[in-house]
Amino acid sequence: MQSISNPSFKTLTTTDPSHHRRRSRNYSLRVLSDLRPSLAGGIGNCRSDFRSSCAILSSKVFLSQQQQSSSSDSAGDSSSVSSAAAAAAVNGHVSLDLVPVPDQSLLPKPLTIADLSPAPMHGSCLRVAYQGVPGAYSEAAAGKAYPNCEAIPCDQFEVAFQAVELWIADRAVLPVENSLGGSIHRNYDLLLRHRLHIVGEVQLPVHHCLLALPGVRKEHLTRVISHPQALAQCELTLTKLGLNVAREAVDDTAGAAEFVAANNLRDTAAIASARAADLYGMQVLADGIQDDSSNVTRFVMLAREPIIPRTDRPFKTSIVFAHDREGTSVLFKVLSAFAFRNISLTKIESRPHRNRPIRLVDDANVGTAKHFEYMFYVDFEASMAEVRAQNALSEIQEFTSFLRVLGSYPMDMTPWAPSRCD
Ligand SMILES: O=C(O)C(=O)C[C@]1(C(=O)O)C=C[C@@H](O)C=C1
Repeated sequence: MQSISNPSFKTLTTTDPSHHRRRSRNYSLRVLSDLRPSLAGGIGNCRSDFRSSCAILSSKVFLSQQQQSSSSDSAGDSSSVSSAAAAAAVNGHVSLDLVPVPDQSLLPKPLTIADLSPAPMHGSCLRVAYQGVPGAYSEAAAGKAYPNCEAIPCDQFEVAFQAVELWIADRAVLPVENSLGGSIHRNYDLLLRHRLHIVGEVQLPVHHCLLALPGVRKEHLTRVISHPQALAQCELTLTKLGLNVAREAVDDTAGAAEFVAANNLRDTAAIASARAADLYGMQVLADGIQDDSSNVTRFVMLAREPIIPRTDRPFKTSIVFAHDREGTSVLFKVLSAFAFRNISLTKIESRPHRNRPIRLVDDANVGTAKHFEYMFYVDFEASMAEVRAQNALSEIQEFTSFLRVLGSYPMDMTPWAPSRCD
């Protein structure tokens, strides 16, 4: 897969003056840093409520101020394609097809950092932030999680987090892992950096299509663009289709379709949903091109407040922890705390410890060793309302230097069935 970093794609989708933005309401522009102090205060209160309701973790459940105030890092999810101008030059000719193209000025445009101002007025409809543009799978996940919600597109994952923190949205729905492509690491890092709570999960069958402008045939294609996860999920099938062309990463699948349509790129295909094809006036060249028919992405729903954990239905709990002791025994002890209580783990993920990425270990006889430091994310099948889960975390707290409950929430029990996602 070829992934070219080029901010011009994002510029096209967010600040192109020719795009008439239709927002559900007007937001005044303010510098984001002005908003931070009030935000930190409000969220601190919610967290302490949750801690007391769980009656555990009273002494250690704090993120360092450094983590909270660390600078915004948008590099992780912002790879992009060549600029519109360059693409047009490569493309070099005008479409002769007279196919009616849907009126895209009616679609909501993604929020950007500049749009984040606090507390707009809103009605009773739940506002749900997602990363991408209309037609993205994240939009479908928002609709599955909250039917009839107002889905708010955001141009970065970070913006979706901030939209909830600043009361522009009530929830964010973000992908965390895919059955073929694996974890979406960026969102694990952001879960730690922000103070939102996981309040639910949805699993969405992801059915990819190869989209091109009307009249374009496979033989005309010199590249395929999409979200890196979508490219990874279709890698083998693209090769089987004889598409040994350049593959380039963009911010989201539907954004890829929009980009091809907006720039009339007749040498470029996008991997996206059938709904994206409808929205951006593209034709479906191939349907169901994911390498596995049961391709599923798991999304989590985030809110400012945690939900009260219950025991009358299956719950999952997500935690993150770090330790400052040497050796592998801490991880073993943490896992044992769950195993002894018959609590199943559904996921474990490690990420670099950003504040302390490396630990030096001095040994007078042997020299100085360097160890990488990690944050460990664990999902387990139990509710924080269950005594066994509370006891497991009390025990884990004994040998970890940092422990935070990201959320205790109902499991998505819908069976994984291959289906169309449009
Ligand atoms: O690009 C999109 O449409 C998204 O919603 C993002 C995303 C992802 O981040 O994994 C979501 C589901 C699919 O796995 C592919 C892409």
